[in-house]
Amino acid sequence: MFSLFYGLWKYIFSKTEFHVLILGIDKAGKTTLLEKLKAQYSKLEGLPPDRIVPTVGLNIGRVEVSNTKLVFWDLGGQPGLRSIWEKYYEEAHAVIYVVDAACPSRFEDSKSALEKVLRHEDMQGAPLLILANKQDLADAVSAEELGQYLDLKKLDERVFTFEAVSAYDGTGIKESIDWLVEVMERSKRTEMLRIRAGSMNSGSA
Ligand SMILES: Nc1nc2c(ncn2[C@@H]2O[C@H](COP(=O)(O)OP(=O)(O)OP(=O)(O)O)[C@@H](O)[C@H]2O)c(=O)[nH]1
Ligand SMILES: [Mg+2]
Repeated sequence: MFSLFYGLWKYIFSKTEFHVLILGIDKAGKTTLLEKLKAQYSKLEGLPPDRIVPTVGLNIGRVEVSNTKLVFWDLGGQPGLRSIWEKYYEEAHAVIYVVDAACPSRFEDSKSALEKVLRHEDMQGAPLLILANKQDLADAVSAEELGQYLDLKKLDERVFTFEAVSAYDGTGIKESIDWLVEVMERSKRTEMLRIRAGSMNSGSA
C-alpha cells in the first residue's frame, strides 16, 4: 500500500525530466548555446564564448524550466565524431539541431548530417528544433531561408520548427525552449519513453 501511495506521490509531485540532444556539424555553435542555456536558466554562470573549445566528448547541462527538468547532451560535430551521436538517440526526448546560418558553404554538410539523424530508427517521432544560429552576424540567413536551403523531405509526422537564434546574445532562445518544452510534454515519444522506463523499473523490482 505504501509503495502505491509513494508511486502516486512521485507521479504527481516529481518534476518530469527530459533529455535533449544538441546536434549539428562542427562550429555550428552547440557548446556556445549550451553555455548560454546554463547562464539563462540556472544559477551557473556558463563559460564565456572565448573559453569554449571544440567538443570531443560529451558536455552535459541541467536546467529547470517552469516545472520541468531539462538535461542537455551536447556532442562534438567533427566528421570523425558524428558516429557517436547515435549512441544517445534511444534515450532522447527531442533534438535541437544547430546550424551556422552565416556559413552557406556548409549548409550541404549540415543537411546531409541531419538527414542521417532523421533516418535513424531510434529517432522515430522525436520532436526537432532546428536553430538558425549566429543571427548577430549581418550575413546570417533567416529561419525561413534556412528552411528552404535545407529542403527537408520526409519530415512526415514529426513535430518540428525552425527558430532564428544567437547563442552569443541570446536572441530567440526563450521562444525556442518554450516551444520545445511544450511539444515534449505532449509528444508520443515522451509517452513511449515513460512507458519503457516504467516497465524497466517494475522489471528490476
Ligand atoms: N557570432 C557568433 N558566433 C558564434 C555563435 N555561436 C557560436 N559562435 C562561434 O562559433 C564557433 C564555434 O562554436 P562552438 O560552440 O564551439 O561550436 P560547436 O558546434 O560546439 O562545435 P564542435 O564542438 O566542434 O562540434 C566559436 O568561435 C563560437 O564563438 C553566435 O551565436 N554568434
Ligand atoms: Mg562543441
